[in-house]
Amino acid sequence: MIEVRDIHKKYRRRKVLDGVSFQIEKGEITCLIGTNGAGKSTIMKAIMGLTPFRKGEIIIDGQKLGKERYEKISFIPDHLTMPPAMKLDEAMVFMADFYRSWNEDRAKELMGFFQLEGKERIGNLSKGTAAKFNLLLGLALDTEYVLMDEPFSGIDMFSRALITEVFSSHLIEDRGVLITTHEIADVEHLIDQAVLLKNGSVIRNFNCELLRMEESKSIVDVMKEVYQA
Ligand SMILES: Nc1ncnc2c1ncn2[C@@H]1O[C@H](COP(=O)(O)OP(=O)(O)OP(=O)(O)O)[C@@H](O)[C@H]1O
Repeated sequence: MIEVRDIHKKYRRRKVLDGVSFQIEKGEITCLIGTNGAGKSTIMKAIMGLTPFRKGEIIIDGQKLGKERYEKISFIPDHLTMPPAMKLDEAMVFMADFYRSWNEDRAKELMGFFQLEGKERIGNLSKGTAAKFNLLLGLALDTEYVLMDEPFSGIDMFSRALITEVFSSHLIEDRGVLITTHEIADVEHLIDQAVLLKNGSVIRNFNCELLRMEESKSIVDVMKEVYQA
């Protein structure tokens, strides 16, 4: 389990996170929801140790981890960070050299699943194809947790359906997943837990199945209550 405990973060004088707490469980998909600028990406960076915070702690499977967290968690940012001149095959060799947790078989499986060509250059990929390759680079790591920042951004409906398929496949099974997305309708049926942010704090945190059964509400219904109030 990843425990985000009472995180406070300021960028200069601006308070972005004001005591954020929630948990990411293994075998579940947790969705971080908030309007633009709510602090979703900042929370992911805090979990990865990529941005400092003033107060609070991140506990991963009962421990405060340093760089070892990269072997436990893969972070898929909202854009590809590999050099544009690199071919996809070369980027995968780079990943294999850099990460002990790189799983070559899984990478090949995903290349086939997303119908990607190893000889293509990163700089020549369309936005949607780049998003698929970005996802591949994160999912081919044998990590217990995966954080995905906006995996559907700028992606057509067919590619979106393909990416959604990944969420319910063995590629995700048993891992703890945290995603941010503005395309809730696409993933609503896959999400176990929703964490809604407002004014730097968690304003609602609920189990989606229970919400459906006990209150007959969807995540979008709750979002309307919270953000249009
Ligand atoms: N490096 C930075 N320096 C200063 N301010 C920053 C920095 N990074 C983010 N911010 C500010 O922190 C706030 C939260 O940003 P963040 O990117 O975490 O939001 P988000 O919820 O991911 O937004 P979006 O839905 O638009 O992606 C925003 O007001 C943003 O302008």
